[in-house]
Amino acid sequence: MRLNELPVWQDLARHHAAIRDTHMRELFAADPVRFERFSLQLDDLLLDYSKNRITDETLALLFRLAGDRDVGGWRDRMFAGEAINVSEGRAVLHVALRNRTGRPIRVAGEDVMPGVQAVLTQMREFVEAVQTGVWRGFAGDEITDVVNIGIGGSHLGPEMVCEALRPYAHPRIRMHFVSNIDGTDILETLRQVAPEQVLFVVASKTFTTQETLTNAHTARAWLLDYFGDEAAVARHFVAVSTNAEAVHAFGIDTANMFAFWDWVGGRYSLWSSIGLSIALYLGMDAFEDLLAGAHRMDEHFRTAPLEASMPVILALLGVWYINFFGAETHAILPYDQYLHRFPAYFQQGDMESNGKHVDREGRPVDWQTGPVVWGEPGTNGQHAFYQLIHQGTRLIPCDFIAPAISHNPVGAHHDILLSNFFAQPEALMRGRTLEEVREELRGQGLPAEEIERLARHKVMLGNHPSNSLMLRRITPHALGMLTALYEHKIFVQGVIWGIDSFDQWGVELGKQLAKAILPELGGDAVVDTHDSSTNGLIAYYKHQRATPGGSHST
Ligand SMILES: O=P(O)(O)OC[C@H]1O[C@H](O)[C@H](O)[C@@H](O)[C@@H]1O
Repeated sequence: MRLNELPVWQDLARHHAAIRDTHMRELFAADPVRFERFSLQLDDLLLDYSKNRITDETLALLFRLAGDRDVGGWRDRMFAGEAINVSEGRAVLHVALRNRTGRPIRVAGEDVMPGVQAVLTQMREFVEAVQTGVWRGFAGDEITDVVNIGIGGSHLGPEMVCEALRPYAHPRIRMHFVSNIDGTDILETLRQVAPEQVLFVVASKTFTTQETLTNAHTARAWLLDYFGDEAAVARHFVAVSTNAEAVHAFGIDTANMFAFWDWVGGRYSLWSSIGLSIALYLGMDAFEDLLAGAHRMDEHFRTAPLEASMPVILALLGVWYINFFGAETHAILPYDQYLHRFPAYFQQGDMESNGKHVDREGRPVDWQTGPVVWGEPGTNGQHAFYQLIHQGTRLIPCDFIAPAISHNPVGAHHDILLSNFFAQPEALMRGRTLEEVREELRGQGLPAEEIERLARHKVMLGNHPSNSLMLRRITPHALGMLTALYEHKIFVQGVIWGIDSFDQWGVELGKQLAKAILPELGGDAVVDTHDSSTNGLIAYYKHQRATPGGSHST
């Protein structure tokens, strides 16, 4: 039966109509232990989901939905290495990369764990050689700068983790990321590094990605221009890929290649050798702690009943807002400067996974799928876009994330930060009634007509849902748990919606069209092979390019 034909779907729709107008203020007033009932702790990770527009009945229906969609079965099939990425016929096994138990995980009958372990050993040897200065550049210098050249999943994960765990960084190593095809990205980075001391990590699952290969070629030419000797490449370039042939063709010795496998999706690959940059920056022990944290969450997801499963609860709350309240977006708001790339990381993680318009069988879905994911660190966002969340016309579910202990305790900073982390969800939930506003303005001694003129602008309806996630501290282990939590949330939502969360065909058409356009950009011939808009834009480009000093006429 299709999702929206399920009786539980209809029951949820009826239940939504019944409680749509219930205010969370009332729910909190009626239940002094709402927090205890609607929060969950796993080791040091606390999830408070009590500030959601839910009752016991809501949760019971949502768990029934999860059961009817066979979330447990799909989860088990993922862990068992079945080809649940149906459109590509691939297993989905990022969980194997962080399987710290050594429990065999098989793909087509073959245990993948020995291969995973072998690459981890190869990574450790290399990372230790670089960090201790045994690995030297072509001129005999220690490596001081690592440049990760990769895009999408081969960029965002390593960057998010390196930024999040900067307090653990090796004192000698600086980390750089080059992703954009805009030449500015590579050139600005090359200006900051010395050829003798730089190590380029060319990270690409397919090793065919235009941006990455173009940036890598530019870096290679820059290095050769300096050393004038091809032999330098082997001391300054390593590759991370599933495609040994293409790595070889690029001119990188496959002895300097770190492998992974097609059952690792790009946006789930930071746990694989794509994490080499993470390990070079933070050390292999920290990288393995990160894996262990993710494994802790995997085990929770694999074994906890649905009703006590953090990823399942987050996923179902998302479904509740997206499919029944019509929420279009979801905000991720970390109250931690080091987590500043966490929203961008899960923008790819979520939107590339669940931005799908057909189900696994290729039939159009008649329900909304993945939300627009966005966010910035607090408190910056408070002074920028929170106004719309508080008083705009849209419902925007938010996840607030904060560590209890800062890596940089200085003065009152962390208490001030956390007072905001506590206050924003409270304000979103409570709001401020007309009567409360009037009273406040009366207290300020304003005249009656002034109070009436202002009061309605100051009313905040409240009833805006949020989750609060607290960690003790952002350690590699804790970050591993947190990241795996969101990954599994995305997985569960994909199962509920009946879509393939592990392909990304939607990115292909633009790539193909760019390939067709690139040769048309050579010379000054008029291009008329496209729609008038595309032709017009190309004409503008060619004209500007050909006009020294610019011109006002086209
Ligand atoms: O690692 P690569 O093969 O270079 O792929 C890099 C990225 O580009 C693709 O277009 C996909 O949209 C991403 O999922 C992928 O992570």
